[in-house]
Amino acid sequence: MSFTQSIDLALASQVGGHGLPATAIEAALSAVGTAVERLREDQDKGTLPLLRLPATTDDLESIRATGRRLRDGATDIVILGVGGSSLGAQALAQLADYLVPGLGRLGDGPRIHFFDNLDPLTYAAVLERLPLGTTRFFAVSKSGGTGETLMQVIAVLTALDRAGLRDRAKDIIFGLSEPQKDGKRNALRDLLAPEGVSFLAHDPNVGGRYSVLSNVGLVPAAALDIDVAAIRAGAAKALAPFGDDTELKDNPAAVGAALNVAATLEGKGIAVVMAYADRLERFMKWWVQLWAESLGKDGKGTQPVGALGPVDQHSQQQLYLAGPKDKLFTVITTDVAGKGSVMDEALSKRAGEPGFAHKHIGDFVAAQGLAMIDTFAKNGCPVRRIHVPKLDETAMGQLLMHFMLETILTGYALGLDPFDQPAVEEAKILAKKYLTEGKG
Ligand SMILES: O=P(O)(O)OC[C@H]1O[C@](O)(CO)[C@@H](O)[C@@H]1O
Repeated sequence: MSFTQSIDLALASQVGGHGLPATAIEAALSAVGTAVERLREDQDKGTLPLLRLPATTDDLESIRATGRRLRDGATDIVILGVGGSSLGAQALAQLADYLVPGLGRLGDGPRIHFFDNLDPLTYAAVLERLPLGTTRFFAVSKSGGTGETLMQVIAVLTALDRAGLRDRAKDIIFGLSEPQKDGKRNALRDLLAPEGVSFLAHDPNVGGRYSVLSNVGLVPAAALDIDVAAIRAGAAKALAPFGDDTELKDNPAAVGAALNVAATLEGKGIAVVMAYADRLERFMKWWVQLWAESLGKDGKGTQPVGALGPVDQHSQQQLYLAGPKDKLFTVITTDVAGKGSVMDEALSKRAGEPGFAHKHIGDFVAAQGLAMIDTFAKNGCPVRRIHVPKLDETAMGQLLMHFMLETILTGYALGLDPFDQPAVEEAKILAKKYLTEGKG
């Protein structure tokens, strides 16, 4: 396993009255047991294509080839898309230092930019400054109809026009969307087909927020030279307990789901994941969408919160420890002890911290993660620990699959459909109406 999970400090027997009582865990495990059977059935019948992705290898060469087309000769790679069409790729890109403070540029390779949020000022300035001739745009939208992505693509075509590069659009822009359905529009394809832009197909049966292991997540990863086969192999590890007779208590995704179901039964409405690693910051953004869109329905669901350690100890810890006991915490740690700068003895003493002498910065971060976990427990806050010794492609693949499985099982156990998101349409439709009416 690329990580270990421990739930002991989530139990009332360990942390007191605000922890999860044995009765809630038992009830949750029983519901999750049924959910696991359903997932195994999905697997046997092939009704959930997501479950086939970890073992799939025959598409990897074409994924790598598209990655090379995005990268070769490029100074900049721009990924256009929102939510499930962006966040998984961002999580993976952090393995190559994307959005890691101060390390934005990957070695000598191209810069990568994800424009998932639509902000007119940012986007106009970026299109002004990007060397368009050496930039590659990858426009991703499962539905092909997301307004933000369509506007961004139209703006790119207009900018190419202005720069006299419009006839090169097919070399500069690449698309990824569902195949055109009979009689139905796919706006992104309709927009780009006349430019000669080539498209990859989004599997219609893999939802956007579950698509990170498909070409949606893996093409940008391959463009950054990330080992995409290892990501899938890691995901296979998380799925393995569903393919054999592993007991429920030894199946990490099932245990994680049971923990969340028990927290729901106990009225804990907030799920906080706090990761002690810069390279997991986007992973948490990805998880927040996964959790919120999959489980927030029928008046149910828990509020996902992503936090980063140690920095958020200095902004959120007060509430977490002394506020309402309505949260289930997950702390993700990595092996950082012994890593980073070593503290000089004389300077440590001068700073009034003799205990720093000869310690690495990583020793401090490791101690902080552990101290936070123990402090949660001492303050009666249920906490699960996930420890990832080495955050590499395999571990990331396993983490991604673990959290997707945990989410699906939680949905099944709570009687929710974890794959739809009916509530998101209303405001989208109203916004397009207001736009035509000139309101806003
Ligand atoms: O990939 P698309 O179809 O552009 O959708 C982007 C995102 O928008 C949503 O539909 C929500 O509005 C998400 O479910 C999805 O990940």
